[in-house]
Amino acid sequence: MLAKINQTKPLVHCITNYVVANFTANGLLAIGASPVMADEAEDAAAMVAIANALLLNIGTVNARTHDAMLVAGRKANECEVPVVLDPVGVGATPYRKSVVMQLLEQVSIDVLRCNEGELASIHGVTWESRGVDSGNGEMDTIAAAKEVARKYECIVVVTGATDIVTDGQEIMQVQGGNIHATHITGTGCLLSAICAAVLACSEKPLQNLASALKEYKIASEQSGTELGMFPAHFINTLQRIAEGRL
Ligand SMILES: Nc1ncnc2c1ncn2[C@@H]1O[C@H](COP(=O)(O)OP(=O)(O)O)[C@@H](O)[C@H]1O
Ligand SMILES: Cc1ncsc1CCOP(=O)(O)O
Repeated sequence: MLAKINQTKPLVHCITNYVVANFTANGLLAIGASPVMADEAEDAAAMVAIANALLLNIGTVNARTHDAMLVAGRKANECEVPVVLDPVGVGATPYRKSVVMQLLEQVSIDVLRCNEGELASIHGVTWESRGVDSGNGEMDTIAAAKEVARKYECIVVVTGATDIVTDGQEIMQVQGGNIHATHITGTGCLLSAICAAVLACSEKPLQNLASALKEYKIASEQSGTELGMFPAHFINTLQRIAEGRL
């Protein structure tokens, strides 16, 4: 799937957090997509109209970017541009929860990409939240992902040791990966941006999302164990996969 993105070169408009903006742009470039970050409401509405996909990531959301996300999300729906929502740390604070619920209610989301803790919060399950990390709790993750997918009429992608993709009916699971991917910041956020690129290039998103998740896990397996070098190796490996050299 990354090779398809490399051929198609979609323009991916990201309204994302300031922790991962640079890593996300470099990761998208490595697979041949064109990233553009624009988070002033007026600018975002015009940008999304010429984009092939939109990413809404609430990692460092504030009142101004929340407004931009609503404006850009509605415009994307009007222009039939696919939308991915990454509800970073939604279970950590009431503010994040209210932002995410508003986005889910006012914007038609194509893919919700989250970790298990974020899914638990959206599904209303009690969970020990740890900031932007997944945290701990008890939940039937597959059943919860399916229910959330049906409720919001979207595809739900839940990442972890095993990734899950579901449209509420069909379910796909992706194994593998490297725990070190969870020890540097931004791998989940970049994955959400790549999901947006997948949507821009696919007629069968469920299967293609699963393929991209598998390639992402393979990239992490081939990127070593030294945390300082991991982001550089990871970007190189994504590029090699997208260019058919791995
Ligand atoms: N325990 C794990 N072992 C191996 N890979 C993992 C594990 N947890 C998450 N991943 C992988 O790390 C990448 C980022 O996912 P994740 O850490 O769940 O996102 P987030 O940063 O949103 O919490 C994904 O490719 C996912 O499959
Ligand atoms: C640390 C942090 N704080 C707010 S957003 C963010 C980045 C989270 O990125 P990821 O969940 O992809 O590791």
